[in-house]
Amino acid sequence: MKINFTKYQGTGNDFVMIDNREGIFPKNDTVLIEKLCDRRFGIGADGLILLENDPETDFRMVYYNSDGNESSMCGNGGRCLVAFAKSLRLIGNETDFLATDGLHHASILNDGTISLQMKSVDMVTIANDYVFLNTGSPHHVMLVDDLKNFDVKTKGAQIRYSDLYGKAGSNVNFVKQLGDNHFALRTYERGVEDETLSCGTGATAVAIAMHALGKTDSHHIMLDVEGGKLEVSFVKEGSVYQNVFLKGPATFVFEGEITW
Ligand SMILES: N[C@@H](CCC[C@H](N)C(=O)O)C(=O)O
Repeated sequence: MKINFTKYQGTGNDFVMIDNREGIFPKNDTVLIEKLCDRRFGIGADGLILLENDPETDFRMVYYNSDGNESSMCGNGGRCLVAFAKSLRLIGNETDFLATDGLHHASILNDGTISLQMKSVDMVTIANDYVFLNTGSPHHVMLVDDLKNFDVKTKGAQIRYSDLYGKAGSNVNFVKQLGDNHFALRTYERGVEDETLSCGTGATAVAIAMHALGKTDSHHIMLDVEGGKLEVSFVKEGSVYQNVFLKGPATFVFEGEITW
């Protein structure tokens, strides 16, 4: 069997995109998906995303981590999928699509960046030395002194596999404050089991966590990730963070054909 793929990246978080509107991709073939994401034996990516038909919205997003398993929401992947849908002429500059965590609205802005509405967050757990919240995917957030030299892979894996998060695990974000509304973060992603250059749900989690901790009063947060810059904005109504938007670039890398 053969199918076309396109690779996109958003601030260095990279994805294999497949138009599966005809349903021919073997969705349960974990080994194939892991191999396609492998950086030596495959195309190389942090995840694989299927674009599928949805009766109520423009399309449906199905996300797999590079370990081959279907997972929860991917913010950078969602932004890249919007760029992919535009290239397929499926959408104009505005779209509504369905992902595992519900409905998402997105806009392609004049400068080509993509603004993606993320789910509202109604629960933020503040512990002694970390914050936990779910922005479509689960995120552990903690401030560290020396972010540049921090061992993200070792410490991230320890927390991801700790009793705190059980079998499901969590993504883990390490943060440094750079200014009033400006933070740098590095993320360990579950399902990749390594640091990635960026994580959109992670950047969203950091922005909300820093607001919840009182580190910023701003509702518009600038985030430096290893692969570039993201912006997160939100409104807080009572204890709920809503109208949450993640903004940043989503870039075509290359395309080709998969045979299996
Ligand atoms: N890179 C993603 C997050 C992908 C999901 C995550 N690895 C998980 O399984 O929870 C993003 O940009 O949000």
